[in-house]
Formats: sequence, structure tokens, C-alpha cells
Amino acid sequence: MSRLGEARRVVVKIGSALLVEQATGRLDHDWLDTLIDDVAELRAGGAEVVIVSSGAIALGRGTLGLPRHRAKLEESQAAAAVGQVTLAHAYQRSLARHGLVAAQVLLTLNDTEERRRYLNARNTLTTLIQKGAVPVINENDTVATSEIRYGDNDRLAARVTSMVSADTLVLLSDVDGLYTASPESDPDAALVPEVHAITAEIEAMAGKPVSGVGTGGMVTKLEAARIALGAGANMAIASGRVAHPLRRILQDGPSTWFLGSGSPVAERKRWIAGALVPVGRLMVDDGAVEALDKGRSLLPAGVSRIEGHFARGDTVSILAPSGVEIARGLVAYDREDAERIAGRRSGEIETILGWRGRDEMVHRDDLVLIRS
Ligand SMILES: Nc1ncnc2c1ncn2[C@@H]1O[C@H](COP(=O)(O)OP(=O)(O)O)[C@@H](O)[C@H]1O
Ligand SMILES: N[C@@H](CCC(=O)OP(=O)(O)O)C(=O)O
Repeated sequence: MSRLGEARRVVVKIGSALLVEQATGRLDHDWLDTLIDDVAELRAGGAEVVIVSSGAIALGRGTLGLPRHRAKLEESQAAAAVGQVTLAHAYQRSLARHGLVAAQVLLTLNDTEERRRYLNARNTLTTLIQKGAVPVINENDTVATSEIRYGDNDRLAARVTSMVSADTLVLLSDVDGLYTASPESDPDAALVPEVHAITAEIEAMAGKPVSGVGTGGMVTKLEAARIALGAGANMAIASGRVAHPLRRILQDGPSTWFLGSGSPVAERKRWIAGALVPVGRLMVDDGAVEALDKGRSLLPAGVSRIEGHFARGDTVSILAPSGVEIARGLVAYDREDAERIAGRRSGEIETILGWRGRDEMVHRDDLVLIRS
């Protein structure tokens, strides 16, 4: 079976140049339908699919009568506001043919970098996936100023891959994959089928050229690969210039696979254990120690004392009654709220806080045991 066939959670990124006909500025519905047929096929095979789609600016530009090149930032943002409506509607229509529900999610760089927003976005996305909807994500172009913009959806898609712990990222582009040199300028350039590490040699292959309506080029695709591999996912670049582009990858058509060594969950846990400095401490009772050893989440009921100042999403140490640190994790509540619900049953959270938070103080996906 192909690597894509084995994937369980896949993020697919679609570049503007694929969806929007350059000459007319129109959305290519026929092509989109073939792509969505493939998405339905992947889902029928048991995979969950998240879409990251560009195209809002290219679609809105024509409607507002803006030039293709050298539009000002605020003009592009205005174009995105118009084009995003068309884009979301196109996905909604195409997915509905398979009885699938589209969910529009617009993110900025802050949402994937600032811990609180990151957790909120992650919770929303995982809820959508669990409910069977297909998230269709784009950058929130209208609100983002240059400092808080991604500017390219390749890296946004890689951050989303990490955020939802997807095992596979597919970047559909106008080329079959990474070539030894830019295929536009070098007729001898050859497709690289597999990349195991992003070395200086690989970096040298990516030039800076950019297609007519896109903004990325190969450089941002390599940056995306670095993020995806760091999150334990594999990444493919393949052409979307064909009907049924995902089926083509499933049938081992031309592509470049960037192959990582870890698994998404293992990488995430390594990040929690190693890269983050705990800012608070949760003392837990013996029952909680036992539950954590069995791989369960930490519930408020098992927390007996709290120290330090932390906000939702911060890293905390979890200490056994003996004072030994047994785990680390991302806490789901601010210190003040954590204190109010400590020692209480999860069913009481809503009555105590006045709003319904998570049942867990630290969810098991956000928790790593640090003693053997
Ligand atoms: N080594 C390379 N291999 C493949 N494509 C390259 C390479 N170097 C530069 N490119 C250029 O990158 C383009 C793909 O990036 P881009 O146009 O940004 O796609 P998208 O719109 O899908 O993000 C190719 O069409 C090609 O012109
Ligand atoms: N957010 C922008 C797309 C930015 C982008 O990365 O474009 P592309 O290089 O075509 O994938 C839009 O929707 O127009």
C-alpha cells in the first residue's frame, strides 16, 4: 500500500494556482470535484482529512478589479475578504456531493504560536474532526498585518499538521515534487523521490521563483517539511495539475516524500518533556498517581495542592505525594480556576466556574510521564 494509503490523519494543502484559473480569475470547480472525490475516498479508507486551501486573494482580486501584481497589502486583504466567501462556498458545495460537511477555519500566525490560542484552535479542530466535518483552513488574511502573517499556506499547513498531530501532510502544487534544480530554468533537473533529511544540498535545490498567483515557491515547502518532520509527520509534494491528484499519489504516481523518523504523538510528548520549562506544580494524590501510570488523564479530583503562577496551556510539573516529579503536561486551566476545581469531581466544574471547561486538569495527550 502507498504511504498515503497508510495515513490515518492527513492534511492536504492546495495552492492558489491549482484552484484559480490565472487568465479568468475563476475557480475551477471541475478540478475541485475530482480532488474532493479523492478526499471522500481517503475517508472511506478510514483516514481523517483536513484541508488547507489558498485561493482567496486570487479569487477576490478579479471581483474587486485589482491588478494581479503589485497590489498593496490592504488591497490583497480586501480581495481575500471577497474571495474567501467564494472559496468556502465552493468547498461546501463540493463536499456536500458526498454528504460531507465543510467547516471554515481562519487562522493567523498568533493562533499557532501563542499557547492559549493554540490550544483553543487545536480543541476546535479536533472536535470538528471527531464530529466528522472536514475543516477547510486558510490564513485569516483580512486581519493579519505583515508581522503576524504567515503569507504562505505551506508553513500554515505544516503548523496545522503539528497542531492536530496528523501523520501526513500533502502539499499539492504545480510541480511533481522537489527537483534537483528549478525545472523551469534547468531542463536536466530530475525529480527527487525521497528525502530523509533536509541537508544543505537539498536546500540548494530550491530556488526562489514563484508561480503567477502563488506566493510560496520551493523554499517555503522545505520550511514546511522541516516543521512537519519535527512534528513526527511525513510530507509529500505532488502535482495538483491533474484530475484526482490524491488518487495519483495513492497509486504511487510521481511525488517527493519527506520521511521523518518519529510518530506525531511521540514527538509531541518529547516536546512537552524536553523543550518546555514548567511554571507551576500540581501535587496529586495516590489515586491520581495510579491513574497516570495507567496512561489516563489527570482529573481535578486527584489534585491536592497547587503552586506557582500559570495560565491555561502552560507547562506544569505533576508531583506524587512523596514530592517526586512523576509527569509534566500542559494544564487546561489558569491557576485561579485550577485552584477552585482542585479536589472536585469533573461534573462539578460547570457549577463551580460558571462555564463548562474540560473534564481533565491535564489531558493525557498533553501529558508525559517522566519516571521510568
Ligand atoms: N528544486 C525545485 N523543484 C521544484 N520546483 C521548484 C524548485 N525550485 C523552484 N521551484 C518552483 O517552485 C514552484 C512551486 O511553488 P509555488 O508556485 O509556490 O506553488 P504553490 O502555489 O503550490 O504553493 C514550481 O512551480 C517551481 O517553479
Ligand atoms: N491565504 C492566501 C494564500 C497564500 C498562499 O500561500 O498561496 P499559495 O502559495 O498559492 O498556496 C489566499 O487564500 O489567497
